[in-house]
Amino acid sequence: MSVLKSKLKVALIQFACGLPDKTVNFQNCRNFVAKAMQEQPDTKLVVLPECFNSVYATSEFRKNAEVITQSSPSVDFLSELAREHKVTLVGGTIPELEPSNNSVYNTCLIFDESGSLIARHRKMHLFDVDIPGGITFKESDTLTGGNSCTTVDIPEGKIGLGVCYDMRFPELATVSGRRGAFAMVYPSAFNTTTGPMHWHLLARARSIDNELYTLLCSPARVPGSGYQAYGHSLVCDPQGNIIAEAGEGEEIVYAELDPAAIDRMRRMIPVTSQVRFDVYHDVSTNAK
Ligand SMILES: NC(=O)CCC(=O)C(=O)O
Repeated sequence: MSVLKSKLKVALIQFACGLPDKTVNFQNCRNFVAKAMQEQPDTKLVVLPECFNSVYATSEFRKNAEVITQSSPSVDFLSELAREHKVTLVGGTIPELEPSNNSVYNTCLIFDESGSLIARHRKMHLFDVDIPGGITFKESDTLTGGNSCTTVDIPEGKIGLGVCYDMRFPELATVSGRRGAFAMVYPSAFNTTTGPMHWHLLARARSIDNELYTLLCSPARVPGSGYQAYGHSLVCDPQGNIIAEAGEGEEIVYAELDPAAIDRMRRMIPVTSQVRFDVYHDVSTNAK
């Protein structure tokens, strides 16, 4: 039995999110998802970008953060969206305020087709970089990193979650692959410095490492905005081929995931069964 139980149609919603007004982002998001469902009514998995309803900037995270309860605006919105269209919804990310320690996380919420919140992934690896002539960004100025790998069961099988910079850390995807995921899903927001360097390579690497699908969903690029998102939302198959990709502007990426593509790859080059987890202890034990 394949890790993917049946063919699965997915839609990645690359829209111009991250405007200062949350309600405008909600409305634009709602319109795009409705368009996707009209164009591809068989879609069963919808993915939104990182920071889908607020500005992606360290100065903004705390201001826009929500405590996750049934009545928080983003939970209410995403739940309703998933229920209305009867889809599994990987709801991009939002800044999440954790009242127990007053920390803010960059959090992805996942809803099933009845609108129930079935999982949350807190971005584990914070985007702290300083690239001369390129970009300087320090998420850890205001965000805290999550501490767990997230996989979630949906009707077609299991998906693994990561948020943007998380995709640079192969171990996270490997954990999900090992748990039986058929896809890694990364709500993301690369930029015009690191996007051209590594976006496609990372998607292809994660797919080939684990012989599964990789889905990257970015915001559309908004000329003149503070953070220039790379765009290029894409779906990469288990062989490392990019089978669907957006440009830089607003666009919906559609693809059909096929169990046969996973099974064929795993038969031809069986790395998922040849892998030597019995000898890699140093990876997690920090051995000298
Ligand atoms: N939002 C992010 O985590 C950006 C990550 C990124 O651009 C990268 O190069 O990694």
